[in-house]
Amino acid sequence: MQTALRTSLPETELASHANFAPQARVAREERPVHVSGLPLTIRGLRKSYGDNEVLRGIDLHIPAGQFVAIVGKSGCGKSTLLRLIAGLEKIDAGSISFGDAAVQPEDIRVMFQEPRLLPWARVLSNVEVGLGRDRSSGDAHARAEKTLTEVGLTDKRDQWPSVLSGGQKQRVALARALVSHPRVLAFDEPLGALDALTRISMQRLLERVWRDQGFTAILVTHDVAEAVALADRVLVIDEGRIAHDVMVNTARPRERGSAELAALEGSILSHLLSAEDRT
Ligand SMILES: Nc1ncnc2c1ncn2[C@@H]1O[C@H](COP(=O)(O)OP(=O)(O)OP(=O)(O)O)[C@@H](O)[C@H]1O
Repeated sequence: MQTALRTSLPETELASHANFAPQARVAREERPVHVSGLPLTIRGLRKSYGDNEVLRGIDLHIPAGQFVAIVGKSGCGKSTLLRLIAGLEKIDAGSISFGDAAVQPEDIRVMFQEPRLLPWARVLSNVEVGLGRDRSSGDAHARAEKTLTEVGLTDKRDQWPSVLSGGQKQRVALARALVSHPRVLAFDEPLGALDALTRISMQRLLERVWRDQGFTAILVTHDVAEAVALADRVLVIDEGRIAHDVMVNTARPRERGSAELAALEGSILSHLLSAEDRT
């Protein structure tokens, strides 16, 4: 008997990706119950810096609420792609669209490797910064406090950033990104500077908030094990294009280090190494 799919993803969204085969439907039980994310469609995207042609024609559709990881060798253009999606840089050619919705600045948020907290503002105020235009609204404090609770940092609300650990600073940065309830959350190697244990605990937190809030998640990472542990789908960028588009159909919660994930990780790593060998 097939297990019912616990998701509000429209059937058309599910069907629009060839890899959403029946076994993928079973595997996606732990997906967000309420999908708030925006779909993302990229066509013919190109970006150069001077003579350096970084992105040479990216074509991609990400259904609403999907968790996508982007991997590739250093300098292949992962962060560039993320910055273009987030509207932080101008595209040279092609298009990026988010379905039919009129996108507001608060709908798309980015979390970086460095927490980028304001040192002169206490933790709660740092989270409120993420509210953007709504920062002066009457419920700003309450929203920031609720988000701090979601990331497990309620007791740090009145602290200065300087007294927090690296992992706690990243939790504040995550709360700042989440507080406006973004519909697309882009992560640029957010856990890269953390020790192994903190990293695993942050990975679990990222997966939980994604499942609870249902945003579309785009994670740039160097860590292929992290990519297959968290994502529904892993994209490998090489020579300015998407060279591989791999679905991770393993059920959630995922058992890190399982034979299934290790095999997938090995196959993605071999793609990356063959790209490295060509340089
Ligand atoms: N603002 C910029 N001006 C000039 N060149 C840039 C700029 N931003 C990125 N580049 C170049 O574009 C290429 C892609 O950079 P990008 O940071 O996107 O790569 P990446 O895949 O994220 O790398 P890494 O994994 O090392 O972080 C690199 O050659 C980089 O030097």
